[in-house]
Amino acid sequence: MVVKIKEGVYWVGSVDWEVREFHGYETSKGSSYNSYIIKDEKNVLVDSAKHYMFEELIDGIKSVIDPKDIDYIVVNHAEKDHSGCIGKLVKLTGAKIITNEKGKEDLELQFNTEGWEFIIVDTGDEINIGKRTLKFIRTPMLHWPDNMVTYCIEDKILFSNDAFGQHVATSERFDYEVENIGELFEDAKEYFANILLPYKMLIPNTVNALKDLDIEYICPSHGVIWKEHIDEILNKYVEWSSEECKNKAVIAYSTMYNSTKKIAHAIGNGLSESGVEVKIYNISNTPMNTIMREILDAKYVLIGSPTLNSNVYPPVAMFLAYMEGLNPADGKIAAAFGSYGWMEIATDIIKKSFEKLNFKIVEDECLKCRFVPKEDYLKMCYEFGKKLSKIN
Ligand SMILES: Cc1cc2nc3c(=O)[nH]c(=O)nc-3n(C[C@H](O)[C@H](O)[C@H](O)COP(=O)(O)O)c2cc1C
Repeated sequence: MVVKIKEGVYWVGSVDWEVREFHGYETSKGSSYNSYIIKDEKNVLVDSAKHYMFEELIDGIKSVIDPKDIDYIVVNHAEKDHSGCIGKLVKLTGAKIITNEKGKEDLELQFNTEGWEFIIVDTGDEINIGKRTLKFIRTPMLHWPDNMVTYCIEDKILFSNDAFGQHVATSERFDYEVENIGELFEDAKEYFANILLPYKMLIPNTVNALKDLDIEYICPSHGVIWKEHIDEILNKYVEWSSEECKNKAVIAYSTMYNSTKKIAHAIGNGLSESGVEVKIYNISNTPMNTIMREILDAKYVLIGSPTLNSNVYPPVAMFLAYMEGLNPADGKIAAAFGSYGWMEIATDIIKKSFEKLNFKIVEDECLKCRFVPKEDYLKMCYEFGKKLSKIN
């Protein structure tokens, strides 16, 4: 497939309607691997795709240029979803690879790069390709050490790689074609919360540096191209990296026989009656990335688990590991709850995760329930929800 962005600049990506998993990110909407061709005196391919998309990528390239005429392949990021076709492409085109020192190292550690020719760039470096000049800016740890972005000065296009992406497979290529722009921002938020969040402290400076560029298009490596909402998506990245949160509670639990579920709902009712926006999820049937999207800007995080074999329930353990790695903002108000039979363990394990994340833990007698919570017990949970809403 090919879509013209500007004269001489084309999207030649591949849409992956079927993909459902990316390193723990369950993408119910699929994704795309966005590659771009810049036709000039030197022809450039910006990023590639997963290895199994090679044929599709080549078909797209062929509709604008003979692949053998590609002079440079920019590798903004060496992860295999963008570099999986590079080996075959180098063989076919003989193109030189433009990347940074870290990108070269990461390519060499993942592929047989014998015979590949590299041009190494760093922040501020420029390469003239004819009528155009490409400028490179390192964005380390967004989300790997090698990440960089490529800015085409004359066309005012930022090829941002993973930054500003979304895991969605669409037939629309530009934000202005998307009917539900609110949903697109939710997709971008989910992507941010699950891929970029661990390094949120680096984002405001990086985004502010990008704001100095005159940008007409942001072309990410996944999802839809930003054209009409450039300031909004840049500002959202700064907002999502901040400690700011909404008067919102995320209650995520798992259960074997529904006791923990009952506690979750009773606390949720107390919170929502007090004006807090409440989102309740069963961890066992909700993608972890959906829950993380909501935790991103939530003031309250409540996690519940029954005790199973002197441990936390496995789906909850998996979620805790995932959440700890993503490292949401410090200071969220947190509570651990759950049902048990004879020796309560699960809430202590959950609280250890909260401690690692610098969440403020709130305790209450209703948070550990022996077997099935009865009516008056659930009333205590409801009252706890109300009390929690007053805590700042
Ligand atoms: C296989 C199994 C193992 C269990 N292990 C423990 C345990 O080690 N400690 C404990 O206090 N309760 C244990 N329980 C009891 C449960 O924690 C208890 O039934 C609880 O109410 C279940 O909560 P739920 O309805 O939210 O699943 C176990 C239950 C099952 C079925």
